[in-house]
Amino acid sequence: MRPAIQISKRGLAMPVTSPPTSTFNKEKGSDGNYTVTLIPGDGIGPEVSHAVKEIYRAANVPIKWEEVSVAPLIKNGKQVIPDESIVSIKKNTVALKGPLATPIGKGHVSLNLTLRRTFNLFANVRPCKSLEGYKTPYDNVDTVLIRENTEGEYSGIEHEVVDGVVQSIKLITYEASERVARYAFHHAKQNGRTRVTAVHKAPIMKMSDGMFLHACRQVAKEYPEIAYDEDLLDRACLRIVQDPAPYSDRVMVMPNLYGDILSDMCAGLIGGLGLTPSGNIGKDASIFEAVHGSAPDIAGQDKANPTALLLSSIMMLRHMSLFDKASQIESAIFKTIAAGERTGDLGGKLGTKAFTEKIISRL
Ligand SMILES: NC(=O)C1=CN([C@@H]2O[C@H](COP(=O)(O)OP(=O)(O)OC[C@H]3O[C@@H](n4cnc5c(N)ncnc54)[C@H](O)[C@@H]3O)[C@@H](O)[C@H]2O)C=CC1
Ligand SMILES: O=C(O)CCC(=O)C(=O)O
Repeated sequence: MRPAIQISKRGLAMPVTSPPTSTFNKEKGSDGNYTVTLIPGDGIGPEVSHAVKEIYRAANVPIKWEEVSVAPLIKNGKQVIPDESIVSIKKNTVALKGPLATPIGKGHVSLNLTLRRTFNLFANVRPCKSLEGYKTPYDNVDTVLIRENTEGEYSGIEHEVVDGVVQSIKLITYEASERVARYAFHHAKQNGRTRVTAVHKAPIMKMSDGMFLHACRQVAKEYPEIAYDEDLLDRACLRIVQDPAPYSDRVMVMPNLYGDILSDMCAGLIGGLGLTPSGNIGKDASIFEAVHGSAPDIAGQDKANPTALLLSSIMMLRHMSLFDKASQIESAIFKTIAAGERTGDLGGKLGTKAFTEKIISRL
């Protein structure tokens, strides 16, 4: 099928980028630990970050946390992230981040998006798998969603054309589309998934999503062993909630906003945002964070489920090749939940601290 639009010559002539794998090749420090940047974040962020620190201490994970804040500062009249945090992430190349709140309709720009753009974290990997021992109407969810993470609807280019008329630009480049598509195929291959599905709304957004699809189709030719297909975003939502099972063989790749929404929807199928992790992957740095936000409605009340940030940190441990520690902690979390020892979001009675203690007792 031909792309819905004519791709510019420059787009087609764009050189194929090298496989966009992010490598972690840091040495341990003289104390035997890796240094990892920790951004505790806002709202429930400090509570769930504390749970990770406690569990890591108990499991003797060889990580020393370098804790930094990304609260914005004014520099030359512009809001910027403090240099200290940028330097720390650049140096350590891995960070674990709690959620950062963004004011609605005014105030500072999203610091989450700023970090993703600053470090060119081009792929946001969001796995979502049913937990054994925690029953929901769906016990067969096993999706992996890869979201373009630097542009699209989240480019932050907005202006008022005339009074009462505003424009938000959905910026899609061939380069970023091709890069995330290649990462999706690479991820599928590495993780035994046999299909990549590009999720889009190209009948409507013919040029932007059309080019995204074109990039996916081009990259698909480099991976003949991986099947490739395409699905409309709305149809994909419908199919996943009707029967998520067919999605367990594949990776879904999509523009930024679609990935944001679809990953929350998938989280809902397995028990909510307290459970789903993510990794923001770049070439020179990667930042791991939960899919959820700062949950101001439960902040400071010992109600937050730390599982999502813990599972994000487990993605981080595997990224750092600390496989044994990853499996040890993951197994303790899953056993705790399966034993019915759960936080309130999963219908349990435990607070964040008591749940953390239960996990520690199973390490
Ligand atoms: N990556 C990030 O740092 C993200 C930040 N945000 C920001 O977070 C703030 C709050 O956003 P909301 O729309 O309220 O979304 P949210 O994800 O913070 O909360 C949505 C619902 O899920 C619940 N929830 C979330 N995480 C939970 C956990 N770990 N345990 C138990 N329940 C949990 C909350 O209590 C709330 O009812 C906003 O300022 C938003 O911009 C939102 C999404 C991602
Ligand atoms: O930056 C924010 O406040 C929200 C970001 C978000 O929902 C996400 O992209 O994960």
